[in-house]
Amino acid sequence: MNATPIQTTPSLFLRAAWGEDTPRAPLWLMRQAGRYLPEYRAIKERASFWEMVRTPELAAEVTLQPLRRFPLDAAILFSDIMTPLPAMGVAVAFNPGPVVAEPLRSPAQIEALRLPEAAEVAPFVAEAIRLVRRELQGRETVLIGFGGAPLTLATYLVQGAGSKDYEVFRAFLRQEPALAHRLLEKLTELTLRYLRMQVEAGAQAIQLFDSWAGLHDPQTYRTFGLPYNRRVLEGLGGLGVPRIYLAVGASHLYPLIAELPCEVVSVDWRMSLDQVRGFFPNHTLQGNLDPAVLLAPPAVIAQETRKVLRAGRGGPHIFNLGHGVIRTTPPEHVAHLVEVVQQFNRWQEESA
Ligand SMILES: Cc1c2[nH]c(c1CCC(=O)O)Cc1[nH]c(c(CCC(=O)O)c1C)Cc1[nH]c(c(CCC(=O)O)c1C)Cc1[nH]c(c(C)c1CCC(=O)O)C2
Repeated sequence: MNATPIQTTPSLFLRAAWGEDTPRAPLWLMRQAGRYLPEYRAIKERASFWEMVRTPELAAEVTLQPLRRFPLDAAILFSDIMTPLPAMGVAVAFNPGPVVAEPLRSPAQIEALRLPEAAEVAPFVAEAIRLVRRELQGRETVLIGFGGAPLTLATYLVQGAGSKDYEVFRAFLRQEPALAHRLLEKLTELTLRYLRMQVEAGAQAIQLFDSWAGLHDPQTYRTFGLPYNRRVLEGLGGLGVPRIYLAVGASHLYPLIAELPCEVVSVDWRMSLDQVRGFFPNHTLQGNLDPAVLLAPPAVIAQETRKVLRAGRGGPHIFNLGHGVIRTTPPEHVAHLVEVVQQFNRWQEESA
């Protein structure tokens, strides 16, 4: 028999995500699982990145590793934004970032992309989600599922690998707009199927990673980013899970991002949260400590973290970094950060 867990008060994370100004900011960290943790590196020694992602027991284990060290308010599924793409017929390798050996640039390649049924996209992800939820049963810790935004997935598929400026992709959007839209259409449908599947399997929030949206000027983002993000996020509406949207280096796009149907906007470190708040009066803000601060000594971490917490006080706030944990971060520094956030009362008077 399947025991139904007793529903207690919704978790601090979910309260903040749905717009409540909570007394303490819930926290989790992008890339909280990964190479800065020795226990991650130990698994990585015997399994490739794809093996870790495709073996539900390993993916679940790595997802839970940071939670054994730190009292975080959310787990993020260990996977990658590229995970659903092989089901379309694209070969993806990791070295350590994604590599697409045959970048998609011709009509024939884009027409050949398959659109698999939800159950066929990544069944191992559904199983990993179920395993993590089982482990978290009875705890307030929420499991966040995620996917890549169509524009960011297309960036890797067309460029072929990580790059400083992604100039091949930026030229492609202007040279082959119809082909770009055809690709984005397919990626939108795939992403929607994939993310709905994650919610059905037990993901309690969804983050859409549009990591490379900031490469583009507002008009290009309005044409190739915004409409597809809107479709993905709208398609996740009504499922009972809060939707988080992240773009990096994208402050110039905030007036457009404010049009997206989501509850939470994740903010990088380039602007302070009190400056960003004006763009998003009806959203929860997530962020935004510069991940590089975690390389500095504990006293600096405490000081900078409190700055972020104070700047976040004008409305609902989920504490996070402005981008992922850097590989050389000492785990003790993360422990210190978590302590500072947990001790900060957002409702109390200013304390130095
Ligand atoms: C752009 C992007 C990718 N993947 C992802 C994004 C969006 C987030 C962002 O903007 O950083 C998303 C992602 N990738 C990974 C996670 C795991 C969950 C978590 O945040 O803890 C998440 C949420 C694991 C990973 N994905 C990857 C690793 C490193 C693999 C290794 O151990 O060698 C991990 C832990 C590989 C990967 N995959 C990608 C890159 C650029 C890299 C190399 C990054 C690096 O060197 O850290 C593409």
